[in-house]
Amino acid sequence: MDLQRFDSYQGGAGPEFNDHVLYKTILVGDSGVGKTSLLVQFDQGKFIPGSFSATVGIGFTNKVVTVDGVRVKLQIWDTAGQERFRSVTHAYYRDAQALLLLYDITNKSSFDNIRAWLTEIHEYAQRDVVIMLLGNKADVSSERVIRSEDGETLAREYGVPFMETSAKTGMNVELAFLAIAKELKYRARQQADEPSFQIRDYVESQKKRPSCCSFL
Ligand SMILES: Nc1nc2c(ncn2[C@@H]2O[C@H](COP(=O)(O)OP(=O)(O)OP(=O)(O)O)[C@@H](O)[C@H]2O)c(=O)[nH]1
Repeated sequence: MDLQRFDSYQGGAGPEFNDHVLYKTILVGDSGVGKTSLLVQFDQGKFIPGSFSATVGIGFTNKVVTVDGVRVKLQIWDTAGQERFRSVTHAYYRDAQALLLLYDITNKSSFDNIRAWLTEIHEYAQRDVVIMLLGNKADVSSERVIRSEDGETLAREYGVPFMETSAKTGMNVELAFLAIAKELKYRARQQADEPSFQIRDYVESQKKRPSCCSFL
């Protein structure tokens, strides 16, 4: 999707925000899984249907969220899923505190590639990066090829939280970003000996499941 189309989309760096804590989050996953759409849904509360136009390069959106009464600024980097941009996006991994890794529930190869993505993440990202696995396009139940349980099993294997999302209906989109913001805020606090926050438990208790179930 062409990032330049969105008003709030800003290029370049610029994380100088004095009044808020700022956390960098990066969206990764195969081309076409819905990274840009997820970000647009979160940022603008809308879904732009139509023909798919792949992201070229990388760019970011800033979004302020309130976590337990505290304003937190998420700087969300949207990457191009296409292989030819991979070396560009690697450079951004190391600055990210959180990473949303997407696959498309209607596309088996996007799910099969998750292990390769995780290998890359472990190679290039910070060791303590917060990772969340998202099975997107949960609204397209008629074309589902990846069961929700398969996503859950994979996420459990890697010890990361998981949920299915829909950039089209907005299902779990806000929750995904808020859970990340909450985890990062609590981690920062933890250094001051505050109680820890269990992101997986939080996600499990809050997430919505698709209402239809004609899976496989
Ligand atoms: N039905 C449905 N379609 C979606 C959803 N998310 C994205 N799409 C569609 O899937 C196509 C690809 O979406 P993008 O958001 O451009 O995918 P991307 O992951 O950013 O792709 P790259 O920029 O190439 O990495 C578009 O036609 C979107 O409209 C969703 O949750 N449900």
